[in-house]
Amino acid sequence: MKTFRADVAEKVAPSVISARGLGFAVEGRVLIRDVDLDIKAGRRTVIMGSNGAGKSLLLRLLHGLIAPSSGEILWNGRPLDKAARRRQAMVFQRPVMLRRSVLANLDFALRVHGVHGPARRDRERAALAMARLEDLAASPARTLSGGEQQRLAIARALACAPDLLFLDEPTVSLDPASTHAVEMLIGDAHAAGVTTVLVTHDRAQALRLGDDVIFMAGGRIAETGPVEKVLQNPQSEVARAWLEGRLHFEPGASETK
Ligand SMILES: Nc1ncnc2c1ncn2[C@@H]1O[C@H](COP(=O)(O)OP(=O)(O)OP(=O)(O)O)[C@@H](O)[C@H]1O
Repeated sequence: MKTFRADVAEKVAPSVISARGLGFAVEGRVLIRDVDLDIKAGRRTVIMGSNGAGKSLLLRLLHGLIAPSSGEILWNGRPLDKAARRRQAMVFQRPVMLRRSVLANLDFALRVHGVHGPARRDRERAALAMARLEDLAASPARTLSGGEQQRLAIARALACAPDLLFLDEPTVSLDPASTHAVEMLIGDAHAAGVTTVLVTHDRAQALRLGDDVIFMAGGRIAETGPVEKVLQNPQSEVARAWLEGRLHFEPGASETK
């Protein structure tokens, strides 16, 4: 049970990232609409919803990989710009590895982030240790197993010391042991103060790695709230149907303007 003070502190905590009236359309097809959200610094947010609900698109918008058609994204209260994007990192479902060694993948990311000299070596060593990949440092990254690559992708992202880490279904193709290892890394990131935003279809994972949930349907936010509360007692019909494994037709994403 949270104290009154903790509850109030949480409500007034600054938002690291916010969206206001966010929309995204392609060729007249509205894929994201009317999204308002506030993600507080240090919180763990999970995004859930059916296939095609707009979860990945929302992450890509928030990370600045695609430009919104309407609305705005604020980073610490100011419009999201290039400098702000450098304070964020994103890990995808399928790790994106350069055709180089494990160490060279870390080295490249850190160089791009302007980390040089002994500090870069230190961060590379720390990242290898964090991902438990010291013995594979010289191996071509693309020959690593899926679980090893995902550990490397997360350690590489964290080596750049982001304030916020987006993760788009990072364990979807991993076995339980690899999933556990990846979840531990995400937990370490959070313990180090990184705000996390994770897309997952896995209810148990959402409970393990989330404080708050954003439930999406048809390109909109259908429901938000503390993850335990929403998963145990969803208020929206679409979230209830999805969580109960029932089919639910949600108009929205396929509507045209
Ligand atoms: N660049 C694009 N051009 C056109 N349509 C797109 C584009 N990107 C995504 N879409 C469509 O937008 C909708 C939402 O896609 P998105 O990938 O965000 O879904 P999702 O909720 O992440 O689904 P999943 O759980 O299957 O990964 C889908 O109907 C998809 O086909």
